[in-house]
Amino acid sequence: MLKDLVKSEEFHLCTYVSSEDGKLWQQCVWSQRGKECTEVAKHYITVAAKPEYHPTLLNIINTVVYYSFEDAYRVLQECKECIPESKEVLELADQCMKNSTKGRFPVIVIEGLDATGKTTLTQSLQEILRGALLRSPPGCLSQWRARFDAEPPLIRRAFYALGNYISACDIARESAKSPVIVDRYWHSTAAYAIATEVGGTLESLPSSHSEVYRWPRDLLTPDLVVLLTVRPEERARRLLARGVEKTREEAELEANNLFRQKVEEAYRRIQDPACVVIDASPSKEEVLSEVLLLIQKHCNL
Ligand SMILES: Nc1ncnc2c1ncn2[C@@H]1O[C@H](COP(=O)(O)OP(=O)(O)O)[C@@H](O)[C@H]1O
Ligand SMILES: Nc1ccn([C@H]2C[C@H](O)[C@@H](COP(=O)(O)OP(=O)(O)O)O2)c(=O)n1
Repeated sequence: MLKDLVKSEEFHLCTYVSSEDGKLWQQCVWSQRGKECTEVAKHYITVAAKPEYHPTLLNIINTVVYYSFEDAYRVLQECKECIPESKEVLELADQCMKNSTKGRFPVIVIEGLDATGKTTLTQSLQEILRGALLRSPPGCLSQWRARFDAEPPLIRRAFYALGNYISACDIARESAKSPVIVDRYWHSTAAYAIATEVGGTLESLPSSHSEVYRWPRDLLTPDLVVLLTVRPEERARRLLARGVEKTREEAELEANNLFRQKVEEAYRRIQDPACVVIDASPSKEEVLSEVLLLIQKHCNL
């Protein structure tokens, strides 16, 4: 490669000289043209303070985590030509009222990794509280989920973000009539997106107070978010007992314990509303009564 460079008519070369204490470096930029080599610039280089934001943060805000209806909507709008299904998702989004207002009944969101017991718990809660059971993404988007799952994160996550706004309309409507239980919502959308985007270990996650964990201002806020956590061995046992085909992401989650930890840690860091963490490893009955106590405490039920 160097040989090719030397053969080319003109190229630039940099040389570096360090100060005695190693804190300052002098960079000389040379230009070689034919046989002539001249110094064209001189710079001083020093160690800069650690940037306020980790570089990965710039790859998260509004590229995989969206903080407003408009931002997610715009992404799918730009995909209309190459992904025709976007039009149908946008039409559904158009029908939903923005800034849906919650009714007088409590809205309780249940979050957690796959096989932590969300389906089991949400069904029991629906029966006991005589509430409505909703999920995000809502059923009306199921037919396009696989299509968007195959797209790059920018598009895939915008689909899930819009799904939350569409669910929010149903939540608003139902919470005027009865308590509402929601299986996954914005915590899932943000936590999976952040954990996928951030490479490395748990330490690479944006710090706890980072703005990536903030709740979108225009999205209906639930009264209570419960995060179900299960010991890895118990979760593996449940997945196996269930015997269903694992999604690609779930297979990845199992293979990649670190990714699983990052998703869970991102869940815990999301604020306003933060989630209340429950150990869901005990029996179904024990988990249910613990969550019912929480609901009584937080939602005056
Ligand atoms: N508390 C529990 N103790 C033991 N097994 C459970 C418990 N909660 C759920 N399960 C079982 O674990 C499996 C996964 O539960 P499920 O509710 O489908 O989880 P998710 O909806 O989070 O994927 C199911 O077979 C379910 O019967
Ligand atoms: N509200 C939601 C729900 C799911 N997601 C994304 C996050 C993950 O990529 C997957 C997890 O979905 P998965 O199929 O494992 O979940 P269920 O078993 O359907 O509950 O979906 C989301 O971004 N927002």
